[in-house]
Parts: sequence; structure tokens; C-alpha cells
Amino acid sequence: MTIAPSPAVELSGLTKRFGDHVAVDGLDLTIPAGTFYGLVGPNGAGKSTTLSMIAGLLTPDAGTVHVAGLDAARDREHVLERLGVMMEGLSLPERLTGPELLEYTARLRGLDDTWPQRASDLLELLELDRTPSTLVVDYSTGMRKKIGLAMAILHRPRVLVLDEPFEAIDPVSARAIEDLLHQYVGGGGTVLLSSHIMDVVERTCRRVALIDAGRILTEGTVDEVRGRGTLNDVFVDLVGAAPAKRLEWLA
Ligand SMILES: Nc1ncnc2c1ncn2[C@@H]1O[C@H](COP(=O)(O)OP(=O)(O)OP(=O)(O)O)[C@@H](O)[C@H]1O
Repeated sequence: MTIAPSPAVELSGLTKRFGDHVAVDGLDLTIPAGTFYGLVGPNGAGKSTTLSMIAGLLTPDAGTVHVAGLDAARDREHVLERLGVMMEGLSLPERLTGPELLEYTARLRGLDDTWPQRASDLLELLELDRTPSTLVVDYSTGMRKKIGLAMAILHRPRVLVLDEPFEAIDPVSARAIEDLLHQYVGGGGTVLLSSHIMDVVERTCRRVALIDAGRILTEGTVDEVRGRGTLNDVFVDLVGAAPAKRLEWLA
């Protein structure tokens, strides 16, 4: 008898309120190990809040998060070892260069002596090796995102949680990031990312969940969810198009 591996991420009744506002409303979601998974939804749907709770940056008001079979509330240290996280707006040590930041990450995580090669591979693949002496404070938005991704993946986590990894990324860099993430998933890793860029999600993810107002509207393989249309069509159908209003003063 073979024992099925634990899901990479399992959310059960996950809930977060900010005052009276319920940002995440009893979310149940299972992300199988080795899956490239996309979380999509309109602005304010609760994507970042959900990812922040998985990453241990926010405490849920109710419900549980399991990562690789471990309860994130009870076994935080081991869960953090298994996770790589890149969230919007997370602060970085600004007075370091990209290579120094990776060294800092490697030392903080106590990585073995294979990290310099990994760091150099990541800097090259993400084209950050061209500006080795630029301080992070002087990085562009896209460069910050890329170094954030390199920091998240350097310790070869089981699960990568990425908030909007393709936002502010040029098309060539986006392909490099996609390539890196595909290699990672090909090696057994799990990617959970949020995105507004439907064609990237359609192209890269195997499964997708569409959330709105903190609840799942639909979930499944990308093919199941989009049916005969595109993910964009399904998104607009389920979430509802923005109200059309003619602005006379603009005409
Ligand atoms: N720290 C906070 N304090 C108060 N309200 C918050 C806080 N963080 C998020 N919210 C609210 O929770 C809801 C969900 O926000 P969240 O950032 O998770 O959405 P999102 O799906 O990631 O949106 P976007 O696509 O715009 O990034 C929003 O209504 C937001 O205003």
C-alpha cells in the first residue's frame, strides 16, 4: 500500500477579519504537492490576506493552515523551514547588494556550503548578476521582486508562496521567472501564487482558485475552470463586470 503524500497546503475554515470586514471567509482549500497553483480574484478579494496567513505573517481569527502535513500554528518553526515566501511590501535590508542579500539569507537559514553556487545561478537566471554592486535601495520594482524570489527559493523550500510575482515584471524577465518556477515544480516543489495576469496563470498554473469577498467561487484544473472560454471570461462572468458609466465631462 502506498501512502499518499500530505497536501502541500491545506486550509480549513480559514477566516480573517479586519474590524467588521471579513477579508477571508471560512476558506477551505487543498493544494496537492507538486502543483503549480494560481489564486486569482479581483482587488480586495482576500488573496494577499490568505497568503499572509499561510506565510505566518498574519494570525487567522479562525481555521487552520497545514503545510506539508504540519499545523502552522503548532509547528511554526518547521513550517517556516518548508516555506519560501515572497509577499508584496515585505521590507528588505536596503543597504545590501543583491549578492549580499542572498548571503545574508543563506547565513540566516544556516544553509550548507552549496548556497554560493545556487545564489550565483539564481542571480544569473534572473539577470541580477549584471548589477552586482547596486544596493537594494536603488533597485527597480522588478529587480526587488526578482531578488525577493531568489531569497524565497534559495533554501529549496517544499512550498513557494508568491504574492503577485509577475506584477511590474517585463516580458523577458517574466519568462525567466516562469522557467525557474517550472524547474522548481519539475523537481517536486509546489508553487502557490496570486496574480491578476490571467494569461500567465493560464500558461503556467495547473490548478486555479478564483476567490471573491474571501470565498472560493470556483476551483479546479485550469482546463476545468476555463471550460471553452478563457480564464479572463470566467473571471468577468463570475465576479461581474465593472459598471459601465459614460463620463460626460470627459467626452
Ligand atoms: N491590515 C489591514 N487592515 C484593514 N483591512 C485590510 C488589511 N489588509 C487587508 N485589508 C482588507 O481586506 C480585504 C482583502 O485584502 P487583500 O489585500 O487580501 O486583497 P487582495 O485580493 O490581495 O487584493 P489586490 O488584488 O488588490 O492585491 C480588502 O478589503 C482590504 O481592504
